[in-house]
Amino acid sequence: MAAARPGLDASALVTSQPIATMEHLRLPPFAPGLRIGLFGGTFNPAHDGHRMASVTALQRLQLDRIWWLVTPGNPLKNNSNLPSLAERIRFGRKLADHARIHVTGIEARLRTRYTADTLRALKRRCPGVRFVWIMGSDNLASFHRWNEWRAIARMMPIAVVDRPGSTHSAIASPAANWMSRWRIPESEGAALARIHPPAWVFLHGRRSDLSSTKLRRQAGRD
Ligand SMILES: Nc1ncnc2c1ncn2[C@@H]1O[C@H](COP(=O)(O)OP(=O)(O)OP(=O)(O)O)[C@@H](O)[C@H]1O
Ligand SMILES: O=C(O)c1ccc[n+]([C@@H]2O[C@H](COP(=O)([O-])O)[C@@H](O)[C@H]2O)c1
Repeated sequence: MAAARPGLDASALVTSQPIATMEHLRLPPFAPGLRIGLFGGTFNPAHDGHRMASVTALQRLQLDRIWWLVTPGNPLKNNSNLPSLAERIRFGRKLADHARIHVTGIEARLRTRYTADTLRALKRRCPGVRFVWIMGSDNLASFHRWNEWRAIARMMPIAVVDRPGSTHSAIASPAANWMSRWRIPESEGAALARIHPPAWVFLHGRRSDLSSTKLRRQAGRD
């Protein structure tokens, strides 16, 4: 795990402002070289699979922290029955309960929906920060359907966390194929945040077969 760096706790801004009043995203200057993982998701609801994937990424990539970017609504999903952003963030914070995992509504503040727009805006606002985009392997399998997915791969390094049920479809996917020449070995994951993109790694670790779909079904919500 990377050493904690003093004076860098921007988490108050990132995590605790009331969602309704967040007109603009004001981020304080971060120390150059700070390593932040960006883990986007619907989190409807957050579950232990999200936490496990985050801890794997924190440790293996030696990140200083991870921001969960709770989306106002995945542009490829039907969002008609989505609980409010505030509710999903509130539950996410309870679930994550980890000093280095910051559960945020940054995309609502930036007024971005598409990941490429979010990443562009964050890079502009946080020069010097070494961001890494993190996603489960199911998302790599369908990454080629995302808006500007090649631009995302060129914008920041990517870590894919293995998830039951999608290991093979992810590796055989059009995006994995296109990105294959930039894949780095898992043993070099700690260097990923420093590598000029495109660069990506496939992380295998403890796996959870939890999903929000399963939890919604159990709760009779789907
Ligand atoms: N069990 C898991 N292991 C690894 N990654 C996961 C796991 N569950 C979710 N993720 C990843 O977390 C991110 C956010 O996922 P999301 O909030 O959509 O959860 P989900 O369980 O996939 O939801 P749903 O079942 O509604 O599709 C995605 O990158 C997804 O791949
Ligand atoms: O930008 C896109 O085209 C795009 C398409 C699908 C998903 N995403 C992002 O992928 C992340 C995971 O989404 P989800 O719904 O699987 O949790 C979340 O941050 C979404 O905004 C982004």
